[in-house]
Amino acid sequence: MTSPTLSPPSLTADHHQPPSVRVEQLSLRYGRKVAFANVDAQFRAGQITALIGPSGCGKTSFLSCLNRLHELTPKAQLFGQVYLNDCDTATIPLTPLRRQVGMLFQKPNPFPLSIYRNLAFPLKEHGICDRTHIHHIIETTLTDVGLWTEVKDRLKAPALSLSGGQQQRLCLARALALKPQVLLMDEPCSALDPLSSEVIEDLIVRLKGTYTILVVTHNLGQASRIADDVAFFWVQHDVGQLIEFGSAQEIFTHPQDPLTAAYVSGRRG
Ligand SMILES: Nc1ncnc2c1ncn2[C@@H]1O[C@H](COP(=O)(O)OP(=O)(O)OP(=O)(O)O)[C@@H](O)[C@H]1O
Repeated sequence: MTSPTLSPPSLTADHHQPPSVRVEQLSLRYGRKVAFANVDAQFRAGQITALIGPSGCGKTSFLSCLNRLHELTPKAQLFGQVYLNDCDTATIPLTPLRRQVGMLFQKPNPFPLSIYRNLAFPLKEHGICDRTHIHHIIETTLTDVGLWTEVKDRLKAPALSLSGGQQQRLCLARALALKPQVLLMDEPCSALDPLSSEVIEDLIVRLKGTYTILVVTHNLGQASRIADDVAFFWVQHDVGQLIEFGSAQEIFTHPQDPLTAAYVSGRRG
């Protein structure tokens, strides 16, 4: 019996236990604009947390603070602390931090290079230069995202010649190749057709346990299908706020805050 394309054999990283992610009194401003303020939360190790809420409530900005991607925006100012387990991320040099905390964006963003070099390039940047080792990682991660059989005969083809869904799986493989412990995903399915979206969603669920995953999604159905925990953001007085945090079960069936109840029932937002 042949194994289905979407039964990846490993999806394992070289670490035993991914860290929890904790933020304390976290706020971000862009000049005078406060994107979100005073967020306290703990994202459980190895679990999937969905970040939900209406447009502009600070979800993407929040995600960007966790691997200090916000530092690429010159006027962004961060207040408060982010911890991986008990390690303050402000004390971790950027290169190892970004290696430890990988990111997948809304729109697939492969480099304008071959499929092979999309994975080989970041590995070399992070000091992995042995060709056999690189090839092994590439084959393993492409297998893990169900792409190896589709591309193994065209590894030198441009990554941009792949379909949108394949490009997103390549980007996920690129993130996994660096053996992160935390994965941040910003609406990873929203630019994809329903079938490709289902493939990515399925992969996210398979990554659970091995990685601590935070995923921004506007798709409440998706959040309820894949998330263990849910963080609900809302804009109050023009500032993003974390209104409620709880298990997906609690948030979708017994939300405590009337705003959460209105949002998850589709009455607001
Ligand atoms: N570089 C920036 N400079 C100034 N303001 C910004 C910048 N990036 C985001 N903002 C503002 O910060 C607030 C939060 O934006 P953010 O993109 O984080 O929200 P979001 O919840 O992810 O929205 P969406 O769901 O539409 O992606 C918004 O008011 C936005 O206009």
